[in-house]
Amino acid sequence: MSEQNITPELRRWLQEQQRAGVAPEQVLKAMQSSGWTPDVALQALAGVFNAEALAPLRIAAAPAAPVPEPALQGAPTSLWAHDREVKVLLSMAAPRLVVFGGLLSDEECVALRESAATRLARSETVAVDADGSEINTARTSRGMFFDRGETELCCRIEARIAALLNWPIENGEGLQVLHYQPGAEYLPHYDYFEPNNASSAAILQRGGNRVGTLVMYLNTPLRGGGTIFPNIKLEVAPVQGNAVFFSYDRPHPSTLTLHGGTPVLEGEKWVATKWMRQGVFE
Ligand SMILES: O=C(O)CCC(=O)C(=O)O
Ligand SMILES: [Fe+2]
Repeated sequence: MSEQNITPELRRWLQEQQRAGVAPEQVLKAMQSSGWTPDVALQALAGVFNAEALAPLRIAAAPAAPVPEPALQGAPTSLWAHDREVKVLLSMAAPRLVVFGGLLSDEECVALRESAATRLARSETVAVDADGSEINTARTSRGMFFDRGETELCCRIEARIAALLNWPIENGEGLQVLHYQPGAEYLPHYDYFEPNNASSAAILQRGGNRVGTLVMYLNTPLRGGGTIFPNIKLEVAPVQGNAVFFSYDRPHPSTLTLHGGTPVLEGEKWVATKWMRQGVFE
């Protein structure tokens, strides 16, 4: 299609779809498969469907944001990251996900657990409508945040992650440590902030949205406690020193980054999570 005009005929067709109860994403799909570009199609849809219904479609159609990414061209089996050789155990495209081996030494895992232990509190997740955060039953672990650069160990790990994922240290949040007891879990969720939620505006001021997550295992639970990705039916085994990385180039389920921590069946589970923002996180 050389020219894309929103003709009266197209408008009539859109109104028919809307009256017939066809979901806007179906209408968008139909328009795209007959050659309409997403931005013109969305413009046409905006004349007929309400803004609220179109908001998620706009996010899905937005250009991809730059994301952290390890240098895996040439399929290396390990990568040198700042001060340590890290193994590449698995890499997939959709979702963009990489499992690393030996990202942290045993000594580093022990030291992180010990320095976090005295500061643990029941984990909080972001509330949907208020502008604070609230205790959430979806997450039954206890957790704490280090400030970025808070300790020599934090600095070393942050520098290693920045080199591994080619993402500025300044764009990272401080390390978060979570402790799960038997039975504790983290139900499937997305790590990005919903741009359309009232509570997100203040959070997004500080470095923009999250675009990547690195979950590092600080111990090996006796049983259970894997990290699951329900969209692709993947479960990453929680092995001390290993880590799972995934990125999301837009805050949308199409990134397939829905994930959670399965219940710990025996023993306990410790993880450190590093979240990466689009911009500088101060
Ligand atoms: O504990 C896990 O395996 C997942 C942790 C997680 O999803 C997070 O910290 O956002
Ligand atoms: Fe998460």
